[in-house]
Amino acid sequence: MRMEGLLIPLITPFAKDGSVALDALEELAHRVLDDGAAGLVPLGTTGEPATLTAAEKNAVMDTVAAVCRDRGALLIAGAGSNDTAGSVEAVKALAKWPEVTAALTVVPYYTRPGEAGVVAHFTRLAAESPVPLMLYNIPYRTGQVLGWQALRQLAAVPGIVGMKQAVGAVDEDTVRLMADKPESFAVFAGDDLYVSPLLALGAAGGILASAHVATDRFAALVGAWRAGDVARARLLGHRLAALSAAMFAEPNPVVVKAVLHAKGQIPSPGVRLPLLPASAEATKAALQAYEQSDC
Ligand SMILES: O=C(O)C1=N[C@H](C(=O)O)C[C@H](O)C1
Repeated sequence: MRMEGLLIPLITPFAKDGSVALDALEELAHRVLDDGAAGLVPLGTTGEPATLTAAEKNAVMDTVAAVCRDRGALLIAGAGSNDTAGSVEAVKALAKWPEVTAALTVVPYYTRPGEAGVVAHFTRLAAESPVPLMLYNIPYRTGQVLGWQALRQLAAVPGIVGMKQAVGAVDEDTVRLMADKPESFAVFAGDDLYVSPLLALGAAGGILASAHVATDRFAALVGAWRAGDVARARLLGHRLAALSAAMFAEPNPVVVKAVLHAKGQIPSPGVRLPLLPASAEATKAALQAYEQSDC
């Protein structure tokens, strides 16, 4: 399976009693694939893995892996932390699901080990992992910046097949990485607002929480850039940028959940502390932005 297209970093829906709603998760997974997504990303930031128990994470993986098996979809599983040994254990545990295409492993957060430490972390992980790795570079969450030279070094490590680039900008490091990366190294846009410029630079696709809604429009956006249909891509990108901004007006994934609940697709808008549910204003604005994103 080619690593490209629109991937959905699935929310973890909760029932009204706060338990994980696996039936709603399964329905949502099928719906986004029906609407044009090429694959699913359970347990990314959007899946709230920090507040799920080990048993809940296993149940989420069982559910999503079964859907990906049935549908022949890409499965990129969130795994890993700021502890190298713990991350090795986490990626090794993915061997239980043969459907896994790659592990999405975040740059070690909080510790701020420096670029050399990050390269050593991922080199060890790649050597021990039973599945390919996709790096998750998100400095505004991790506190660790990676320059283009370090990214280029990581792209050459055997077993590292791609990355999710989410740096809150199209900066020099992103532009220089895209200009000089190995052909087979798949860069995915991981910042919804910047998906269009990253696709224009040659990204393989996007991992976009806001594509839980308007999934077909985001899939068309990725398809248009990949096919070189710039006029269509530009129009879609302009319309969807406002939707992405509205979906991220409060901490991800609270607005995504509120909108899906308002549309009757999940049983509750619930999130777990320290996240708080979306405000009524943010939910209303996102629903309005969705209506206006049609083109
Ligand atoms: O869970 C993810 O993967 C994503 N996380 C980003 C974030 O929450 O910062 C946003 C992106 O849309 C996907």
